[in-house]
Amino acid sequence: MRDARRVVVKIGSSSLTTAAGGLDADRVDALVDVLAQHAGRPDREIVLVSSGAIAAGLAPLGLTKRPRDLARQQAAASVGQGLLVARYTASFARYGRRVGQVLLTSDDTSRRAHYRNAYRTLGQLLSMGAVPVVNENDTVATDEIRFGDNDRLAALVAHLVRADLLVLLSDVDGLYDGNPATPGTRRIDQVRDPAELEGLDIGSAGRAGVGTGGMVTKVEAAGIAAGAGVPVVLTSAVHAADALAGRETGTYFHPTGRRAAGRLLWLAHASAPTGALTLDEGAVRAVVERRTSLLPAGIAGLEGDFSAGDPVELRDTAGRAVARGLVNFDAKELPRLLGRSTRELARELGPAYEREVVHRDDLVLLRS
Ligand SMILES: Nc1ncnc2c1ncn2[C@@H]1O[C@H](COP(=O)(O)OP(=O)(O)O)[C@@H](O)[C@H]1O
Ligand SMILES: N[C@@H](CCC(=O)OP(=O)(O)O)C(=O)O
Repeated sequence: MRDARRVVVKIGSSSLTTAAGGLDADRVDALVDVLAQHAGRPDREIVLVSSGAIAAGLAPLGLTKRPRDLARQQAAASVGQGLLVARYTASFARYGRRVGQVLLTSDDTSRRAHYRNAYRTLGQLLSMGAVPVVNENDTVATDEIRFGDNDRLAALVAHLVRADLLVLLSDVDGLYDGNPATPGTRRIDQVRDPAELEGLDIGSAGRAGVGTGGMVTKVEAAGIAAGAGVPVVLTSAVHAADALAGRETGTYFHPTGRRAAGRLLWLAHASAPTGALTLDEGAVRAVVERRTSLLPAGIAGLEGDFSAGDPVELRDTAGRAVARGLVNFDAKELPRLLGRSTRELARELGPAYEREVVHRDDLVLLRS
C-alpha cells in the first residue's frame, strides 16, 4: 500500500459538511492538506471522487435537509457542485496544484466512446499534474440512469484509471461487525473474502439528511473494486494520511479477483438495463458457452423501450438474467428481425442489417 502509485480517494458528504448544513471549508482544507502532500511526491497520483454537491447546495437554497424529490436534489447539486469545486480549487491552489472537474453519468461510462473519453481525460489531467475531482453529473441524471451512490462510482473509477489502491473515506473509521453506535461492536481489520461478511448488521442509512447508502454501498463498492483486483481501505477522513502512507487503519479489503477488461465491469455494475431480450436455448448456449455475439436468429422476444447503444439484459426462456450487453438496434426496429438469419436480413433490408444485435465485445456474462 505504501508503494501505491495511483490512488483513488472517495470522500462522503458526511465528512465535508457542518452539522448545521453547508460545506465545511476547514474539513475540505484538511483533506486537501493530506492529498496534496501525497500527490506532491514524484510518481504519486490522486484522483478524488468527492460527494457533497447536494449537501453543499442545501443551505444556499434555504433547504434544511436533503429533499426527497429528484428535481430539488438536482437543483441543490447544481448550486452545490460549483461551490464544492470552487472550494477544492482554492484549497489545492495553496499547494500550487490545479484541479479538474469531471462529472460522469452511468450512461457515459458504459458506452464505448464515452468510456474511452473518460479514460483519456482522466489520464491527461493526471499527466498534466492536475487533480481530477470526480462526481456524478447529478443535475442531468434521471432516476433510471443514476449511480446514486459515489462509493460504486469510485470503485468503477478506480478500475477505469487502473488504480493501485482505493481509499473510501467516511465519518466512521472502518467497517464494524454491527452498527457502530451500538456498544460492544468491533471494527473488522481485514476482509479476505466477501463471504466473511454474511450475516453482519451493515446499515444502509447514512447520517440523517446528508450521506446516502450508509455502510452497505461502501461494502458493495469495496467488493466491486477488490473483485477487479484493486485493494481497498475503508476508514475515516481523519485517518486519510495513514491510509495514503500505508499505515494500518480502518478495514482493508484484499483484492479477490484479477483486473477485468475495462468497460465490461462498468456494464455489469454501472447501469440499469433499459430493456430485455429473451434468448432461445441455442442462443443462450452460444453466448454463455461459446462467448459469441448475439444474432437476431436466437432472440425469441423483447421488452422495454431501448435505443441503440443502451444496456439491455439478456435472459433465458425461464426469465433468468444470463448476461448484459449494449444493444445495436432500437426496440422498435427489432421485432421484424427476430428469428431471422443475418444473411437473409442483409439481402432483404441492406448490409446495415447484417450487424449483431449485441456484439460479444459489448457483452458481460452474469453467471457462468
Ligand atoms: N456495520 C457498520 N459499520 C460501520 N458503519 C456503519 C455500519 N452500519 C451502519 N453504519 C453507518 O454508516 C455510516 C456511513 O455512511 P454514510 O453516512 O452514507 O457515509 P458517507 O457520507 O461518508 O458516504 C456511518 O456513520 C455509520 O453510522
Ligand atoms: N453525487 C452526490 C453524492 C451521492 C453520494 O453517494 O453521497 P455519499 O453517500 O455522501 O458519498 C452529491 O455530490 O451530493
